[in-house]
Amino acid sequence: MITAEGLTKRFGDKKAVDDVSFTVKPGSVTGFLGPNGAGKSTTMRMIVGLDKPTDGSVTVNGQSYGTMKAPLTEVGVLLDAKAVHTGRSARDHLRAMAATHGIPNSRVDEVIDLAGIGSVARKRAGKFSLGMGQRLGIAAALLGDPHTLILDEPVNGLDPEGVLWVRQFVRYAASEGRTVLLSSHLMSEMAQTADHVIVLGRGQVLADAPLDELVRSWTTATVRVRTPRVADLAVAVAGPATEIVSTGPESLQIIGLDASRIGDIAADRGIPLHELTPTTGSLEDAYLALTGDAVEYRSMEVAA
Ligand SMILES: Nc1ncnc2c1ncn2[C@@H]1O[C@H](COP(=O)(O)OP(=O)(O)OP(=O)(O)O)[C@@H](O)[C@H]1O
Repeated sequence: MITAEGLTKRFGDKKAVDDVSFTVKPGSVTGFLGPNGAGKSTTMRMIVGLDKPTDGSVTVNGQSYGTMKAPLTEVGVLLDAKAVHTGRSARDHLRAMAATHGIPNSRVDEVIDLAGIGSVARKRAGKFSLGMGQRLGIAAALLGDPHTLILDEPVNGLDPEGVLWVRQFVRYAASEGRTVLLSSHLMSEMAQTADHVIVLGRGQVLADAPLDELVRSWTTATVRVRTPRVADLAVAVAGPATEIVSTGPESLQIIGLDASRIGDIAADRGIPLHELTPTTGSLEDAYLALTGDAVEYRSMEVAA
């Protein structure tokens, strides 16, 4: 369990993290989301003692990272995959880390295989591609078989096989009862990986909820209907709480009525339906709606 209470970090005038409180529970994958500069990395750095909070506190299983006797066996961290001693081979880098904790070399070989870097383990880490560096960073995080994993953008630069591996790995780790906090800007990936999400914006918590609840709260459920009698159906379902959008000569999007009710109304009037599909919004839709006002670095719109 990771517990942040009133966690605050100021860099000069800038409050990068502003009175943030949350708990990250074991047994599930918690996604950490937010626009560029929202404070995710700074929060993660404070969890593992790389940045000192200006105010507040953060603990992992009740202990602050700095007081842990063997941190590698408690918390696996991937923060900056490029922060590797470039002259050493990947294997030597991991062996050097392992030696600080009395972790046997056999475990080094295990994590090398787990992360899929066996064929390059004797190469200098400085020559690694972004994706290979990322895999090495993940191997390092797993070295001490920790109960808690903190992974900042772990799929950044990974090929599709690597992305799938990370997803399956963190899901498995959570199923074993581990605590997993994971940041990513890839919403489709996050939607498949996380059970719970914490969204930061301008250093503050904008949402802290189960993923499906967040999507339900921040998107609109609609029903896509196809019928040769669109006009009749539109009249039949019309009401003060119903919004009807024509999406084609034989299709409608209906908001405000669920699919079974629309089906019943159509059946009552003998209107044939060729399609009746409830659609919910995506995590990306929910995220964009939620963070709309908290985006600092907004790109220019591309003309359609
Ligand atoms: N060492 C530092 N000195 C000064 N400002 C910093 C420092 N580290 C972070 N910041 C600032 O703190 C804010 C939060 O940055 P942070 O890297 O935590 O955001 P983030 O949510 O991880 O962003 P991204 O998605 O771009 O990685 C930003 O405005 C950043 O410029």
